[in-house]
Amino acid sequence: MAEVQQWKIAKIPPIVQELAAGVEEPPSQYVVQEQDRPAVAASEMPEPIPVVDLSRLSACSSDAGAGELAKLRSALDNWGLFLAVGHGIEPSFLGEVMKMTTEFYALPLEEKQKYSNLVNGKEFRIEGYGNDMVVSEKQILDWCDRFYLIVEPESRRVHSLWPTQPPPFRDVLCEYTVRCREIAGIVLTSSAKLLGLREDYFVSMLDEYAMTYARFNYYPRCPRPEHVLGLKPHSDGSVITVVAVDDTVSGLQLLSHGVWYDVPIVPNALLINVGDAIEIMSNGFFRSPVHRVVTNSAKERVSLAMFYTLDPEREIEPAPELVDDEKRPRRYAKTKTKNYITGLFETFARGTRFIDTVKISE
Ligand SMILES: O=C(O)CCC(=O)C(=O)O
Ligand SMILES: [Fe+2]
Repeated sequence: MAEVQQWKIAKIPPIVQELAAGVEEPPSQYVVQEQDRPAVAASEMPEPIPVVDLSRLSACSSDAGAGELAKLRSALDNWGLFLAVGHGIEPSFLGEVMKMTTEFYALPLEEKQKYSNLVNGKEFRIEGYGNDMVVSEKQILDWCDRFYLIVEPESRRVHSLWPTQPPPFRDVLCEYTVRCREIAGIVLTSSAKLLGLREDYFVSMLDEYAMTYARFNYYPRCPRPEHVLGLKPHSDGSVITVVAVDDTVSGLQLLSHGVWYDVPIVPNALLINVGDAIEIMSNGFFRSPVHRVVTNSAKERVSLAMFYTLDPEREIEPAPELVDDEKRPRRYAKTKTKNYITGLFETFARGTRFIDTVKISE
């Protein structure tokens, strides 16, 4: 059994879903500083986030494929994310995935606590159900609960943490994992092409030791949405992330040139963003987008993010093909994936970005 990182925590945060059911004002530990508060309306986008059809992307030798690849380039150059359609997952199955997420959170607290992310009730580990890792008394907490599971490789699944309720959960998650991996493969093949790398450059790194984490997010209604954040600004530590979002309520926002924009809802589309690992491997040609989630007072929201990360023992570093000592020197130091992920959780709790600690230059 591989070692599992655990952290001593400063305090045990409440489950926000329980808290939200009984308060009229968010407690002070959720209230963000004045300058970090979300505006009621986000700015209008200077240009829409591209919607990329993955079925066309895979037909890359055709004209349609070339056009779609150009859209992907524009999405990754300008935003670091895009909305994917033609991804092959039927709307009814995507509906099941969202339904089981909602149903999991609707279970009684004692049922969910069986999968707690606290070991012996006091040490934090990444996997499991719960809340923020609290590293300091002053930490501002996110208005959300989350449930992390390692879904790949299969040998790393901790079956005791896989819920037995709602009944379809395990089978649906297994199937969804297979489907999402195909999607990740298509996007990573095209991304390598855009960078002038061997087509399988990234895909071959997602080998049998590479870890995929599923994170189920639950954002309860908040009586004061303008005072809290569902999820604080961050970038993902993954190579890429595939997110299924609630298509009845928005909340995800993206930072670009200092301005926050709402990511629109496109029914049955998946949201795909590049993560820090690809920013580093691309030597900064692709940027991992900073995003956050805002809440609302009318409706709860759920999402499911699948984070594709490398073998924990593998180094993350710029592809040698994209480093040129004269024209484009190496911009990031190398870090072992497991250290990157550990560091990411610690910096996330502090509200900073781990990628800044490995940057050599802008
Ligand atoms: O809930 C969302 O839309 C995004 C979630 C997210 O950014 C994450 O889980 O890292
Ligand atoms: Fe994220």
